[in-house]
Amino acid sequence: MSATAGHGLNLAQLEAVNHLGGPCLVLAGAGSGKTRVITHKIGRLIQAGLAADRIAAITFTNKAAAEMRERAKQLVGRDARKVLVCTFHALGVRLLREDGEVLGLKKNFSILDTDDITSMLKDCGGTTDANTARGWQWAISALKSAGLNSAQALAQAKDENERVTATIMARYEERLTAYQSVDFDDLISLPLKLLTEHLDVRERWQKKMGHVLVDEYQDTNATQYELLKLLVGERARFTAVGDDDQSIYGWRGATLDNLKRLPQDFPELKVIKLEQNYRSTSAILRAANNVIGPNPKLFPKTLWSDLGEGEPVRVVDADNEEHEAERAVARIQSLRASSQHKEFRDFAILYRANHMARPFEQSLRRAQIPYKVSGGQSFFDKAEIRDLCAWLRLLVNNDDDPAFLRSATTPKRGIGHTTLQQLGNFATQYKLSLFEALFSHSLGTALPARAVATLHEFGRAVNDLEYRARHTVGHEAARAFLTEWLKDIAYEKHLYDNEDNEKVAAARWTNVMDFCDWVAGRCGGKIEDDAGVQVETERKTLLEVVQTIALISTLSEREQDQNVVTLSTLHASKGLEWPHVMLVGVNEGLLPFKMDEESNRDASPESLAQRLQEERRLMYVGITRAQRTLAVSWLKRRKKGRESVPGQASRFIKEMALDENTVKEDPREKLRALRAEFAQRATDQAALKAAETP
Ligand SMILES: Nc1ncnc2c1ncn2[C@@H]1O[C@H](COP(=O)(O)OP(=O)(O)OP(=O)(O)O)[C@@H](O)[C@H]1O
Ligand SMILES: [Mg+2]
Repeated sequence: MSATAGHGLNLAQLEAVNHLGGPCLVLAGAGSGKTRVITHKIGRLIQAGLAADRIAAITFTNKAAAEMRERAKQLVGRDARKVLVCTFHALGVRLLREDGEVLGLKKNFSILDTDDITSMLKDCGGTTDANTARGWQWAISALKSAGLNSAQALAQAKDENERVTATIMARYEERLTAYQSVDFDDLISLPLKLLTEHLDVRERWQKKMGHVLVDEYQDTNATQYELLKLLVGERARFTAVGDDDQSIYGWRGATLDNLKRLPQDFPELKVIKLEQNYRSTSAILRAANNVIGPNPKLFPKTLWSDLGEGEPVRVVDADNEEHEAERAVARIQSLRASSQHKEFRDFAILYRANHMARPFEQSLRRAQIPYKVSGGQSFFDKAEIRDLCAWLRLLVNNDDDPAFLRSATTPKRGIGHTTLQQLGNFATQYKLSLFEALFSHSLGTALPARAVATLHEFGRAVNDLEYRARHTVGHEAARAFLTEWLKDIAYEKHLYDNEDNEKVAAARWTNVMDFCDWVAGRCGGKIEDDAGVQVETERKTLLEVVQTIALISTLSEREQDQNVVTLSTLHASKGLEWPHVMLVGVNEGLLPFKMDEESNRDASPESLAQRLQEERRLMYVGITRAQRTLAVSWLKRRKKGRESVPGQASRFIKEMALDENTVKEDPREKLRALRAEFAQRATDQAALKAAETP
């Protein structure tokens, strides 16, 4: 990529990049360089004299944010580090950490994760059933996204079910306040409240925000849009880029209305369209256009590419899931032998739902092909990492009760269930957090002396850790601190004691070590950069670093460089691209998801039509991830529960091939793949030998 902002852009992209004043919307199809416009515009704004810390770029995922930060750095150098590149939620955290106090929120509030919320809701609703609790979680989240609190929800409840949800929501709200915690929805709704109700805070932020850029604008929801409007104020210095055909988060409250409202709310809005696609071959683009064709057009647009016709899209009919996975692996091997793009990272297998990854993982393992599953269980969801995070969260916010409960019992330190229950009752009675209750003078009246003593010991350990974390600066000190702490709590022993399989325990311990390296690395100091040069980065205390950790959901920065095949859900693939893409499980019932009469007896024709439109957009997103080759496979028989039932190719496959550019794969493919695999192995071995010979 060129080193200056603006190089490597076409005229329409340049126009968007150079429109520095008022509001700007770039509306364009997949792969037309919308994200590139955002990165270059960051550079252009800095060139034009805007301080980097007055620019905010909002992306859809943490991973996308990391990638954008990296690209901006290549473009404008170190200054890019000061640009606030983050998701809407991370922006919300920033706002609340800086100004949440006027809402009664302590600076060190904690952010609950899904599991914390489930267990809190189990408590609030008096159930032990996780599914019931998760149901409430969805319902409450939907109410919050619509801007309602429990009182409003109760007032408009239509049946007993909704009344119960509202009552549980009220208890849940109380606990959140008591524990100084927020959930993910709050990260948008509380900043919104903050900026709406506090004029001085609003004015300060509006002055600070010199320009706000938003990627994937079509997937913002109503509250995010309101937040954006409040942030940019009357001056409306913002750039939004998006594609109405890629709106795939309707189920999470995203709404295309935001696209429609933009020109109404900002009459001076400059709308720019991009039509050249730089990502895919013509064959792939045609297939994509055919699939999205039947959807109603919000904004008409034509996409073209001059990357040539390319290979026809392949349609693969697989006997069943295992066979489909084998075919995918065979395809990877055959393409590695014949294509210019033969790195493992050049391949992606995309599917509708997480659970569909399993057979592909198994086949890839068997073929010894390295892969990663993105959009599935992330590093931070692993039990051992959650254990450590709970401790760290407790250091940041002593009142974080879920973190208290987890760290007080992991590893076991003689604090039993009964003790915790008694402590909980005591805390509720006096409206204290568990940690506050622990140090209360009258605790002895409610609990036996021995229990109080073990609790005190735990409390002192936490205080001591907190004190030391506050005074630990730089990565070396942080690493030493973490090592010592793990020894203190005997965490390695805990892992081996609780795991029958030693290999698994060892893998968990490696994860723990990785995590510590990563946390320590963030504390700054003298480090080697990518080129092996010693540089001095800003030193931070361990406590400061820990404060930001609750929100990070993946080790995205690291994953980027891995040379592995990607397995991903279609939703998580948004915005990304690979030379070779395989869409799998493209069956009626899976993609589109359950459109048959039986499953939709109660659905209105409108809601059904809307669902089909969103499914179509999902397929469009999948197709347009491919740069050079695309294969789409479907199952002749598929598993449904424990049964195997006949499968049918998705209607999208037939629609894709309207102009007969699609070729059916034949069984010879497999033979060719085998031959290719042998050839590749021979080449690999030769290369290995050559590398070993001095
Ligand atoms: N003017 C250009 N010249 C050459 N390559 C370009 C140009 N603009 C974009 N590209 C390349 O085209 C590809 C797609 O760009 P980008 O990811 O920005 O598209 P997008 O519109 O954001 O796609 P999506 O809708 O999938 O998010 C990238 O590899 C990018 O580097
Ligand atoms: Mg993009």
